[in-house]
Amino acid sequence: MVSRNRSQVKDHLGSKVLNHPELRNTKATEYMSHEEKYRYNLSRATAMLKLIDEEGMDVNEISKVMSHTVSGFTTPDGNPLAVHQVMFVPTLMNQADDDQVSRWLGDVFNGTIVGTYAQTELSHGTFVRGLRTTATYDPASRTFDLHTPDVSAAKWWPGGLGTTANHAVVMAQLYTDGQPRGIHPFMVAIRDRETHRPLPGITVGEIGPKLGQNTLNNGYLLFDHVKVPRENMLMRNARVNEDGSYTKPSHQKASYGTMVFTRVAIALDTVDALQIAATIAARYSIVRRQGEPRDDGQEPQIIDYQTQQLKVLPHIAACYVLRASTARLWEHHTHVTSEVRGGDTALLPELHATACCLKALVTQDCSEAIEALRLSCGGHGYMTASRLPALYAYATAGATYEGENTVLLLQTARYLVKQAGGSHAPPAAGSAVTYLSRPADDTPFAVGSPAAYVAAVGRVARGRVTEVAAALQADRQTMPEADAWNQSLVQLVAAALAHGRYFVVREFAEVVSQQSSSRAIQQMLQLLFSVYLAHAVSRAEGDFITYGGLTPSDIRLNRRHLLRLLAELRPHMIPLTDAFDLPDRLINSTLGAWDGDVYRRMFEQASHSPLNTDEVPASFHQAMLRSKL
Ligand SMILES: CCCCCCCCCC/C=C\CCCCC/C=C/C(=O)SCCNC(=O)CCNC(=O)[C@H](O)C(C)(C)COP(=O)(O)OP(=O)(O)OC[C@H]1O[C@@H](n2cnc3c(N)ncnc32)[C@H](O)[C@@H]1OP(=O)(O)O
Ligand SMILES: Cc1cc2nc3c(=O)[nH]c(=O)nc-3n(C[C@H](O)[C@H](O)[C@H](O)COP(=O)(O)OP(=O)(O)OC[C@H]3O[C@@H](n4cnc5c(N)ncnc54)[C@H](O)[C@@H]3O)c2cc1C
Repeated sequence: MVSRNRSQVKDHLGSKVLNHPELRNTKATEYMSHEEKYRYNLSRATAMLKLIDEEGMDVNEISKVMSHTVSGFTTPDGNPLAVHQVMFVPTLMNQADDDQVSRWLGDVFNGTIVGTYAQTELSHGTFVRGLRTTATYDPASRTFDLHTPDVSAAKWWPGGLGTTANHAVVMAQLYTDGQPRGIHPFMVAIRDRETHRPLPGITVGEIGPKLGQNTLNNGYLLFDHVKVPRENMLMRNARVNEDGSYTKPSHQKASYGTMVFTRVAIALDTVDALQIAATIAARYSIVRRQGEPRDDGQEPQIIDYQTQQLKVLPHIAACYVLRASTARLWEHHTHVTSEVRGGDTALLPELHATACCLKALVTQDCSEAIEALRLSCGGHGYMTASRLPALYAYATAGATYEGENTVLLLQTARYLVKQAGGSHAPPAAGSAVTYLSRPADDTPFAVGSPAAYVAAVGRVARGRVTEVAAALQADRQTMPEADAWNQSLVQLVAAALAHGRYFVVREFAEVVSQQSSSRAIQQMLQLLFSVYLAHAVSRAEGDFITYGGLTPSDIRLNRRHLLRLLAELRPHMIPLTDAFDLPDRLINSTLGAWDGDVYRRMFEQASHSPLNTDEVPASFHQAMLRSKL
């Protein structure tokens, strides 16, 4: 495919997806059974995979079509092949050696091998070193014995495992020569390629209903001494030789690479979910009129209430700001991955720290924002057909999977306090943490100056990190490390989030500072940035007084400033959400269609309720008779 700019790629791929013969006709899934939903979503996910294959898409293009998975169009109830696409294939590409890649990839691309990423167990998700599935090497048979010691070590959660995948990358504790070698990835056949029945020694199934994404097809998996050939340990990083001798990886956490990639992908993707929710709420907020009629005789559009502006508009600004930083993280990840493949792991610690805190910040902000946007649609936002509940369920899953957010923020904090204490390798040029070793930016705060806000956000990050680093250091003199760490957990999490916020605003400051061909666009970016900054201060006023150098009077001025900015942004709300370029079929919401014909659509969707088929449903009489009322 020839090189295209971002929006051309989006247009091109968007129309390919929307007009694909196996995708263009959609069905409402609300009243389908669990199995019918699965069949519908799986056939659509398969069509997407075929499309990706036919088009020979690269990773950037795949990321764009995969982003349709959050929409109500492609796989409205969760993509059973998401983990195959986002984790299984990337794990093979990055952790299998060249021989293994050529052995498996043909079958992966022709659809014979469908995989999942099986790491989490019933009793361990966060603490990966604590996983208890074992892979014990036997040099005599040149096989690994894969075993689940008891039910608490059952793999639990992997997406697509339930009934879809026939292979899994299984993360297990490797033993060679009787020695534990840590967690390593193994390619394991779990179902027969022809019959799809579980292979001997394998127990596998689906885990049951969840808050959302019910056709993500999450599963469980147990091994009863399953023999796996030596060649099935993924050997790009660590190796087990035939005689059982073990070669360590070049970086101790090399086998965690897929998690870093997926965190980056989730951060990028969750902003798409926010864009959809913001578009729905914006469109509904101008269609909906309610309240005492004004001078023109009309009831007010709800967006003209100041409170509604506060519920909706900052999240539209956030779509723009978070898109810039997550796109930058994606590019940075591509760069660092190629360095790591070349054997240079110097940039990995900071990539890990940044991916952790951006994944956490974005999923937290987006799920809170989507819930606020849902509430901004009043009762109708509670309807499934508004699509807002599914978007919330999607975003909030991102706060848990691929590393629970608190835990990830603590990883970032660990890196930050080491940087602040000078006990880590000094940051590379262009690092996001150089500010910690420089004097604080003392640009005085001034309402209306984005540069002054950015400096204040930086002072908050710096203040939070240095304060908790000092507290930790002091506690370490008087108590064991684990107790000292635990004593500071809450402040460490706050420090990592403050660092993440600084990263995000610096990235957007750069976007705003770039010359745009259009003055109007530049002014709009400045306005969006001002809204984002003023809102960020209003959400964390205490921090800005404690660390950011703001006075109580600055805080009061900022509150007024924010409300003025919202009024200024309000006339641009619809063009700003139209610019996300989301076709109605992708949004799939009664409240969020482009034409604003909300009430007709709501009635139309109600007509699909099976309880409306007969004037009196048979079930009514049956249930009443049973209860003898
Ligand atoms: C092909 C293209 C596709 C594009 C797609 C784009 C669209 C995307 C659409 C996506 C939509 C939907 C799909 C969703 C699917 C989601 C499915 C979910 C899957 C999962 O959840 S899989 C399971 C994930 N599990 C976790 O994340 C577990 C979290 N825990 C951990 O990661 C670890 O346990 C830990 C990091 C918390 C701790 O590890 P541990 O080994 O104990 O290490 P520590 O002692 O804490 O630290 C030691 C040093 O190691 C450093 N470290 C840790 N991790 C890493 C790492 N990953 N990389 C580099 N370095 C690391 C740490 O910093 C310490 O360093 P120091 O000693 O301080 O120098
Ligand atoms: C929809 C969905 C899809 C998933 N898909 C997959 C998949 O495809 N493959 C896969 O392998 N896994 C998958 N998972 C599992 C997921 O990765 C884990 O659930 C996640 O990593 C969180 O781990 P946990 O469940 O052990 O949470 P826990 O760690 O038990 O979290 C519970 C609480 O304990 C706290 N906590 C835990 N440890 C610490 C600590 N050290 N310090 C402070 N607080 C702590 C957490 O902050 C949290 O508040 C999926 C999960 C979901 C919800």
